[in-house]
Amino acid sequence: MSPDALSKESLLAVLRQVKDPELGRDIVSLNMVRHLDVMDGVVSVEIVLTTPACPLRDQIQEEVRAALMALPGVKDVKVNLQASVASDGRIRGSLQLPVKNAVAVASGKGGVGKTTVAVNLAVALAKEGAAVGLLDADIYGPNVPTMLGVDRLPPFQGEKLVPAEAFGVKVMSIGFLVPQGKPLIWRGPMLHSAIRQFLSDVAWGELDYLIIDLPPGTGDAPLSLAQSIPLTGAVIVTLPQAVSVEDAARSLEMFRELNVPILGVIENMSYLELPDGSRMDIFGEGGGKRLAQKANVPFLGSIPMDPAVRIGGDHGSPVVLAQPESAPARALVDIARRLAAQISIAALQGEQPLPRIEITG
Ligand SMILES: Nc1ncnc2c1ncn2[C@@H]1O[C@H](COP(=O)(O)OP(=O)(O)OP(=O)(O)O)[C@@H](O)[C@H]1O
Repeated sequence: MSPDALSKESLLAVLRQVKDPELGRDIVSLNMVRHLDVMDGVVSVEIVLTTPACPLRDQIQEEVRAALMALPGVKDVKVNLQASVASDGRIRGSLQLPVKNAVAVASGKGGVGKTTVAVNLAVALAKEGAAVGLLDADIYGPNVPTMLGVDRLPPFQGEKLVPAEAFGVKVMSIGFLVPQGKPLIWRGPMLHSAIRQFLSDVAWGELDYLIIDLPPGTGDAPLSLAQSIPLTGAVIVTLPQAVSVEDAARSLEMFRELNVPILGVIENMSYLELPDGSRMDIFGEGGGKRLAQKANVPFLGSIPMDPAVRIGGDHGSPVVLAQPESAPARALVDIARRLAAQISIAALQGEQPLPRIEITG
C-alpha cells in the first residue's frame, strides 16, 4: 500500500463521516479534530470534545477508530480524547470574565428540588473534569451552603471575594453574606447590581460552567436575576404533577420572552421505588416529559424520590458522590451529561472557525 494513500485529504474525508449525533454535525466541521499524525501506518489522532461530560465519548472514540481503520494502509489507530468546553463567548465579552457558560436552574415554584438538582449537577460536572462554579442566587432560601457543607467564605483576595470550594465546585451564596435566619428584602435594581457584583467582585477564576440557582417563580427576583447575566440557557425543574407543570410552563415562558434558550426540562421526584421493586407515582406521572414535548425543548431526565437525596442535602454530602450507585445519583449524572451536550449545542450556534489540523509523519 502506498503511504500516499494516507494523505491529509483521505484521513479527513473519512473523519467527516463521523458525526457527533447530539451536535448533528461531523467532527471535522465541528473543529474537534486537532492533530493527526501518521507513522508507519499508525494513525494518531487527537479529538477535542466540546465537554468532558460528553455522553457519547465512547461512541465517538469507537467510530473514529473504525473509520480510520477502514482506510487501506492503516495498521492501527490511537485516539487521544481531550475536551475543551464550548462557549458562545458572551460572558467573556460583556463581563470580561473567564466564564464559558452560565446556566440558570429555575422552577415554577418552591420545594420542587431546584437547589438539590443545581448542587448535584454542579458536583457531577466537576466530577467529569469540568471547571464548575455554583452561584446561589436564591434570595428566598439560600440553601446551597448547607447542601454542600460549607458555611463561610475564605478570606478576601485583594478587593475580591473568594468563593468557597466544595467537592471541586467553587461556591458563592447570598447565604454567606446575610446573618442566618434574616430575610433578604431586595427588589429589582438592588438584585440586578447584587448579581453583577457576584460575578465581577468574586475571584471565580476560569470556569467552564457557572450554574446559577435562581429563586423560584416568575416574580421580580428571578426576572431581574435572569436579565443580569448573558445566560447560555436555562433548565426548568418540575414535579410530574399538573399544577407544578403549569407553574414550570410559566417559568419557561418567562425565559423565552427574555430570549434565553431553554436547555431542557428536568422532572424531579418522579416516583418512589417500594421495597418490592414496584413504583409509586406520588406526584402523578410524565408531566415533565409532556411539558418538554409541548414546549419543543429537550427532556433531560427524571429523578426518583429517594431518602438518600434528602439525607445528602441535609448533611452537605450530595447524593452523586455520597451514593453514586443509587438510582437518583445515576439519573443526575445522566442528566448532567445531557445538559452538557445541550450547552455545547447552544454555545455552538454561532459560526465555527475552520479546523486547524497538523499532519506530520
Ligand atoms: N429526588 C428527591 N428525593 C427525595 N428528596 C428530595 C428529592 N429532591 C429534593 N428533595 C428534598 O426536597 C426538599 C426541597 O428540595 P430543594 O430545597 O432542593 O427545593 P427547591 O425547589 O430548591 O426549594 P426552594 O426553591 O423553595 O428553595 C429538600 O429537603 C430536598 O432534600
